[in-house]
Amino acid sequence: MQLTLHSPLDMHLHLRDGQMLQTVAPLSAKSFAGALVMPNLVPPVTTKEMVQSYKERIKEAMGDEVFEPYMTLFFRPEYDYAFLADIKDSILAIKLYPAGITTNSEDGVDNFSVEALAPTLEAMSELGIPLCVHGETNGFVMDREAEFIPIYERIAKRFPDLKIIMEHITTKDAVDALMKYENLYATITLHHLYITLDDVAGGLLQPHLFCKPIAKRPEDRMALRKVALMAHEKVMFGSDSAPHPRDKKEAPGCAAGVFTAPIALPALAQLFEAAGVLENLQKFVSDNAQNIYGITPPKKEVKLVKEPFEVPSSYNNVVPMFAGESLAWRIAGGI
Ligand SMILES: NC(=O)N[C@@H](CC(=O)O)C(=O)O
Ligand SMILES: [Zn+2]
Ligand SMILES: [Zn+2]
Repeated sequence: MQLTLHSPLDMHLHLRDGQMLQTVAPLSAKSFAGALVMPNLVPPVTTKEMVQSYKERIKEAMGDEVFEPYMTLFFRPEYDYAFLADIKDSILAIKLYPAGITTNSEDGVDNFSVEALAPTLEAMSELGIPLCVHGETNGFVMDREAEFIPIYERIAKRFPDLKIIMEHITTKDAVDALMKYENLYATITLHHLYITLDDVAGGLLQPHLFCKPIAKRPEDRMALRKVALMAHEKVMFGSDSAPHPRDKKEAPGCAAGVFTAPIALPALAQLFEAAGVLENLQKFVSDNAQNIYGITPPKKEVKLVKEPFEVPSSYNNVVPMFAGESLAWRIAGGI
């Protein structure tokens, strides 16, 4: 049995920089026709020059694979209309991180009052630049996303022409909000469709399944699966593949992030087939993102075959989800 995906897209990807970029870029290039590349480098990507030179480094690392890196800027409340009008053609979206909430987000936003954010959001709305958000407060870890929903609602109401993407949603609350506002969209990761907090910490602690936002309850996973498996037009796949070196994960103070880029499509095929909706995968991993962002990615056919895929224990010292396990699908030609 086989399945050909047309221009699969990963709409939330951390490619990092330097040696890690060299390690992970080819793995995404094998599976996807393009990706929305996150800006949380050290230092974060906050200027046109940084965006353009990062894109060059990514293209260099991708070799001759067909792959379009869609770039983002790290949101700062001081970006004005002139700055945004100048950078608009170099980026696809702007990514907002609450200060300190996750990896390399110290320079993020710490004042979510609409007046503090309005000038930049107003300019983005007028220029048609989508806003992607890591939507978590600094409250109790299981409540952070739910507590952030009122902020999403406030921004969605105040800026009805601004496209807002709730990144890596993990809760039923986020799915409910998604349905209430026409300008709210969402990415959903592979791992939040598979695991709950029980898989992370129910038995021995699993550092390679620890990420932000943390995996939630079975009823939350159920809500995510409902909209993802039907490929609801407002949701798109975003792996949030977040590589960290093994020694940063298998450590006290374990870094947050699940590494899924090389195994994402086989694991998604397995999940969609098990639910009897394999035909919906194309929409979830490509068509919806093309419609939401109004993009036409490079033509690229990625063939999956239903053959056992023994997931490597690591890719150059980065441990993937399902490391050492067997998945039912593999990418033809291997990865
Ligand atoms: N998801 C994570 O746990 N980590 C991501 C950042 C992010 O997406 O929050 C990372 O860049 O490591
Ligand atoms: Zn995030
Ligand atoms: Zn991320």
